[in-house]
Amino acid sequence: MTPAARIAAAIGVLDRVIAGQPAEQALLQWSRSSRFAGSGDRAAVRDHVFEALRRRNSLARLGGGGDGRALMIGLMREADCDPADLFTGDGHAPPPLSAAERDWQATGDPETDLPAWLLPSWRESLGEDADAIAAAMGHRAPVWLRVNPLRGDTPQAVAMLAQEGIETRPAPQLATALRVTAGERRIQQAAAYRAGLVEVQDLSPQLACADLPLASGDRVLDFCAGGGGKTLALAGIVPDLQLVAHDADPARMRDLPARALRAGVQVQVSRQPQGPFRLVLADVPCSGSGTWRRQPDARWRLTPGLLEGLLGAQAQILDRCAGLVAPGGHLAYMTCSLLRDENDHQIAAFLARNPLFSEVSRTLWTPLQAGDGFFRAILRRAS
Ligand SMILES: C[S@@+](CC[C@H](N)C(=O)[O-])C[C@H]1O[C@@H](n2cnc3c(N)ncnc32)[C@H](O)[C@@H]1O
Repeated sequence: MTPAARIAAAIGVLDRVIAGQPAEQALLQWSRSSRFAGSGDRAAVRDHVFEALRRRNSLARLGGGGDGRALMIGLMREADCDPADLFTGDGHAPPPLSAAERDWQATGDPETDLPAWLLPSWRESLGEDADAIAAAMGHRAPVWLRVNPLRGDTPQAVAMLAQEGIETRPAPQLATALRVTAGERRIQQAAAYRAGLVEVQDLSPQLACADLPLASGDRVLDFCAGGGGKTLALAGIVPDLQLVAHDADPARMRDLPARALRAGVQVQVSRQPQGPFRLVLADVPCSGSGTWRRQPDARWRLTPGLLEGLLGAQAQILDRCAGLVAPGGHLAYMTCSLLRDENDHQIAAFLARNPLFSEVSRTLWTPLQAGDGFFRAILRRAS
């Protein structure tokens, strides 16, 4: 495909996303109906779509409208390219610019690339860092790997990955975290990945798992296990944990047995976990606002009603988990959100409802520190 045809394809996908379709679904639909597109074309169209969604308000201002075509015109102007060079109507290129599109001049200040209804809560949550973090959400997130100590060490992982053209740099904050600097599209075919020596996991959840109050042999419940990212991370940190994984939607744990096998980890999957556990981890469903660099359409799909529903579910999960913690044990609450309603306010309300628990620590990681936005509160149940 020519660069112009890729832009035309991105416009079509963006229009479907703007109409409400999740970006991954819209890309898949385009890809299935475009058998002629090679892997380079698919990657380029995906990049255009994600770039445009990350900076949707800014690009709408530069492009003079909110549809896919205006966003792509804005993206070109932002890169100091003249859209008329590619909007020619030739072959599969988008139709030529109208006079209004050509003469459009952006006015006013650049906008924040977040939904307007969320701005007050974003600012209340992040204070003086709010604008810098919003700006960081306009850029692509780095890819991070977690080295699995059950399968080898960091120098081994770095060397194995390098042999297949995947360049990495260890994180200064954590010896088992590697930032991918080249070759990220090859990770899932790499021998180190297939052997369970590395897993894809952002830096912030790795940091959040690294120093949980755990001792060898502890019985641990991952109550919202999903694909098991946190379960597998814990197994690599403290030896001989008795790990139990649960999820309200067991289909979300479909890949867990295969991933655990690859990683050399034993996990019991349970539909009805029975306490007590020394540690219960509640990695709850949330707005995902800390991961909006990776899932840039999610910020535009979140509504006040959806957020309200999530807050209710989080409180219910916390209360359910509280009853599964052993006396003297811990409850670790995690979200990949930056919003205080889902984080500090949720914990304050839980502590008010559950006087048996006290706070041990609270940490918020933000993209200003390299990883995704991520929150963790560690709570202790009285002995
Ligand atoms: C943030 S995701 C978990 C990600 C996972 N821990 C990981 O590291 O890959 C939240 C999970 O909570 C699950 N969930 C939603 N409501 C739940 C509930 N009431 N009880 C238990 N799990 C729930 C969802 O199905 C989803 O898999």
